[in-house]
Amino acid sequence: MSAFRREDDQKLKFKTSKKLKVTATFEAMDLKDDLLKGVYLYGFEAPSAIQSRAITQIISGTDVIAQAQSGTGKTATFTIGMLQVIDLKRKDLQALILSPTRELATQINQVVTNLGDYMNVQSYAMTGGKTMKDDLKKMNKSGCQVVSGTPGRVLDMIKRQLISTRNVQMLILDEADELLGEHLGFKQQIYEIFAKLPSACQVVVVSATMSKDIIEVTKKFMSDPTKILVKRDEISLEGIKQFYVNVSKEDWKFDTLCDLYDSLTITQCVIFCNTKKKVDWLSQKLTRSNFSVIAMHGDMKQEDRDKVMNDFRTGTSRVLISTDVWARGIDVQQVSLVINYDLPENMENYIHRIGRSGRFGRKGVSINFVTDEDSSKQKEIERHYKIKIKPVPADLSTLA
Ligand SMILES: Nc1ncnc2c1ncn2[C@@H]1O[C@H](COP(=O)(O)OP(=O)(O)OP(=O)(O)O)[C@@H](O)[C@H]1O
Repeated sequence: MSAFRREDDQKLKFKTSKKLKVTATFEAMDLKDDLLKGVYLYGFEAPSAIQSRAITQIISGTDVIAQAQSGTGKTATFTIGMLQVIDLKRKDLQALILSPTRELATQINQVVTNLGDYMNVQSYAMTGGKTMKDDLKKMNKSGCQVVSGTPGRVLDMIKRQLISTRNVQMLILDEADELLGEHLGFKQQIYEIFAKLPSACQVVVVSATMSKDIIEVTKKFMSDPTKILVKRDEISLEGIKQFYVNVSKEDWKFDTLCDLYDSLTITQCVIFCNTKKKVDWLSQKLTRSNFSVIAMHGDMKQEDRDKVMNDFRTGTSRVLISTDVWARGIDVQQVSLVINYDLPENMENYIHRIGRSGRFGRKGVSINFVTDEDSSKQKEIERHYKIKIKPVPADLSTLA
């Protein structure tokens, strides 16, 4: 029996489509001048492996399934492809990007806005927990060409006819396996949204992890997709050194964390717990012991979540405790250490969690707190991903 809640056939996944073109530079992608300018001024010099394979495919108009490791630039992949395809002379909604958390949808919107800076793209984040009064006013005046949102809010906006899907020509699902999985309830919402899109709408699905089941689901709304799988990249997870500490019992985790605290603050660190309650408990306990930490989970008010994100992104706070709401997609380049205070409950989120560090080839370190009970779970992770997780060395400061 698997120690994980959802067993998943990670081994099968899929094979990359044959004769895939690789475009080694952004210039060679024939991008619009203003887009190319946006790409360079954003600081990108050369495309990553997924970018050099998937961007031109997206531009060619075929449906695309793209899988590549965390932090290798998948957001820019679909954003550049999408910005090349939409017609900026028109002000109507042409591209819809869906992702599982409010923070991720907001971050993607920021990337669209930054890369599209010289194109004057009109892009909006539509997420739960916020009113959109000001945005709606602006949308009515300047138009809305791109929406990046969470499925529930986007569906609501469509049903209330606040956005029109009549001319949407591209649907992008980021963290697609999470969106199309059974456990979060997004799948039905996505189907409903999809039913409201023009039949010729191009679909692009993206994730660092993809399972056989998810590939099956995509058949329902994708036609003959080009499949791109980048297994190993020069900027891959191999940059993340993975360790564990044997804490024997749950009760010993806290003291272990306190012992590590000085190493956590060398750059920035994310600590994952499996429940919101535990996030609250741990942050209160650390704060009472005079450690400076911030915490975020899905039951917090949106304005508090926004403040935490801001403090963490600006580096005002260096240690963040969170649930899996933070596991996927969030990009804070300074994060160099991830601690699994609890081992994740599903196999995929191990990869996503540790991928919060080591962004785009930076160095990263992950440390699992492993109780005696957890040791089979960790072994399963090692077997599944064919990795070796080593005992943590005495001097962590040499690693970061
Ligand atoms: N070609 C590039 N050159 C330099 N930096 C890049 C390039 N492409 C992306 N980046 C940077 O790499 C970081 C990671 O990118 P991104 O968030 O898109 O990764 P991802 O593959 O979507 O990761 P995840 O699986 O965690 O969602 C970002 O800070 C982004 O700005």
